[in-house]
Amino acid sequence: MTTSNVQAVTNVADSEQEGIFYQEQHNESALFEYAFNNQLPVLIKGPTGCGKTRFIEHMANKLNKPLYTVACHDDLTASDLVGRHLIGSDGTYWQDGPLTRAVREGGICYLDEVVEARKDTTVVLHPLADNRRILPIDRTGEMLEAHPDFMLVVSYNPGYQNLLKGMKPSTRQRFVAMRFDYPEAEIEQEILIKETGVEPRLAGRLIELAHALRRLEDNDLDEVASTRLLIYAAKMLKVGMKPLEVCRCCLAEPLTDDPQTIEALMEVARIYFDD
Ligand SMILES: Nc1ncnc2c1ncn2[C@@H]1O[C@H](COP(=O)(O)OP(=O)(O)OP(=O)(O)O)[C@@H](O)[C@H]1O
Repeated sequence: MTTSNVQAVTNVADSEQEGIFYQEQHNESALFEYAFNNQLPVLIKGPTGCGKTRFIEHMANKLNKPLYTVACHDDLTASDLVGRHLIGSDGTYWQDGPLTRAVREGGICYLDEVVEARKDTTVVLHPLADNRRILPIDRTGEMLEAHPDFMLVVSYNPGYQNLLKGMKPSTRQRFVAMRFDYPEAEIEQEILIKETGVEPRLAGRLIELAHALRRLEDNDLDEVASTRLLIYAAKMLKVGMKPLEVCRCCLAEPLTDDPQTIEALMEVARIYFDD
């Protein structure tokens, strides 16, 4: 397997960004900071596009720590996290994976959708996520003690979980857990305005529609429209795209392939927007 299996390894503290906008929902920043200061790992659960990644980027920036983000998938193995021997012009050499770099140098390692990763990853995560804070690297014979600034953060979407992929209690109970959800109307409106510069009146209307859609009972949707989709919609409204077209391509089509369900969603959209 090649290193391309590790997606999106970023380093926020090294980036040029001054600050990363994150609208607080409850007291999640303080909780995260307590966990970081006490060397506790954090688990964040919540639906798609509700701000989990943005929150962690914001916290890494605020704490001024490097962030190593790994988008987990069902082929991701422990070696993708820990590292592997590579062949170069001078022979083989060892290359740390993102987890090992964070453990060695100090930083936040964020495993997005951790339940997708292969089961062998739990073997390396367990001793790191409890009071031992060690990473045994079998292939080099190293027993790495985590840097004091190392923090493990994992996330998953409970809606996608199936029984086979659920987290074992022995894994879950190694983490301080936080539940995220789509923000309340006022907060979500503020996010839309700050992220897109959309006019407050239009943002308000979009939020009213989104919250009405989310309340729909008996819909055939796996998930409701996310804050991410509302941001897409706000961006399109801002540049003058017709509102109902925006609703169709941002709030209906991405959610389902079923024409009847799309029409049902559009019927609600017509209550809030004219053509
Ligand atoms: N509280 C918030 N403050 C600022 N922006 C937010 C917030 N919540 C959501 N967003 C916006 O929504 C977008 C999607 O959020 P993000 O990428 O963090 O979702 P996620 O929960 O990690 O989703 P996924 O599980 O699909 O990876 C962000 O790029 C950001 O623009």
